[in-house]
Amino acid sequence: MDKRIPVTIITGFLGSGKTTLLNELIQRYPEKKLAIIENEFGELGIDQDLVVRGEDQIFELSNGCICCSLNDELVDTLAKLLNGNYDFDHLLIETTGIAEPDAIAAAFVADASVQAYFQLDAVICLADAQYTLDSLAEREEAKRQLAFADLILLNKKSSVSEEQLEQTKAGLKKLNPLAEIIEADYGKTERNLLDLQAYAFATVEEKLKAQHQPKTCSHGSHHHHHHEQGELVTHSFIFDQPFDLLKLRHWLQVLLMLQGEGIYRVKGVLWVQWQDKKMVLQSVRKSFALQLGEDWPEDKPRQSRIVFIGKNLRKDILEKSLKQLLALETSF
Ligand SMILES: Nc1nc2c(ncn2[C@@H]2O[C@H](COP(=O)(O)OP(=O)(O)OP(=O)(O)O)[C@@H](O)[C@H]2O)c(=O)[nH]1
Repeated sequence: MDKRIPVTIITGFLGSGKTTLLNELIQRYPEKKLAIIENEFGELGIDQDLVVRGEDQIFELSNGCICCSLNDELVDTLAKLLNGNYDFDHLLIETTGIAEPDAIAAAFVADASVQAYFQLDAVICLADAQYTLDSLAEREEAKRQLAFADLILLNKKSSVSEEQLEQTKAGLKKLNPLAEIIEADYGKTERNLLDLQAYAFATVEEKLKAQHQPKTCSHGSHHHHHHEQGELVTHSFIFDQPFDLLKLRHWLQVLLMLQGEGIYRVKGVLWVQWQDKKMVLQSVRKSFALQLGEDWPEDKPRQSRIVFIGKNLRKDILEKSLKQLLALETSF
């Protein structure tokens, strides 16, 4: 059994209801021993006073924004949590309203020393039903937060008309087709938000499957689908050929090094040569992790599915480059 401590990152634009959700979770799960890391912008730790259970399970990171001063301060705090006499079985991290959660998630997906003890469960993003469409139009951070989320909690639903709620939902779906969207007031929902397992193998695979209706493609061995809104895009590909693991690693390293700023997230369930298990790829910004998943079923053909979410990502270039990697196309 995995004894690592699950971590939930709570993000969302200024005033969307993050602290409210935190309080709701504390009340709803009294049996959980929660440790909370609050990241506040500015010097005054105000949020700590707004959380109903003060005491010593709350840690404040206030030297600026975690996503900027990262990863040192966060990693130090995690070490302090582990080495101190704190008894906790779940870690919640509330980011500032303008933080970029991918940088925070990166520590959990890519830092081996952190991964040994903590396991990212999900990134939850609050969206204010009233203002989300406005903040999406105005603020790049708002877009990034929502585009990166595994679950979007569309909060303050009763403050808006049915029509506005639907419009907002449609906008969110376009921006992040992979995220589950749940409507709520004051962060209240039946969904077990502390056990979403968004980074678990099965979930990643299921989401990738849901993105493409499995069907045979009439125009060859791959299939792609993309969606655009502003400059944030999602490009998905399916390939019927196995990857060479070494080449793939190298390709990812170079891709993320050169274009990491623009690639927010890559998720994939891949078929690699000489391997009977599925290979799960997760990338966050410039870091990536490849892990073995379940066995491939014996009665079905193997396939690789991969999704890229980012800014100004060219589908044609990615596709060409992936095909070269699979030797479906030569570079000369
Ligand atoms: N009407 C309504 N108000 C809400 C709801 N959820 C939160 N609020 C209110 O919205 C305000 C902002 O909520 P917070 O939980 O502080 O939001 P936050 O995201 O932590 O805010 P920042 O720390 O500034 O980024 C507070 O006054 C909440 O009481 C809701 O579902 N409906």
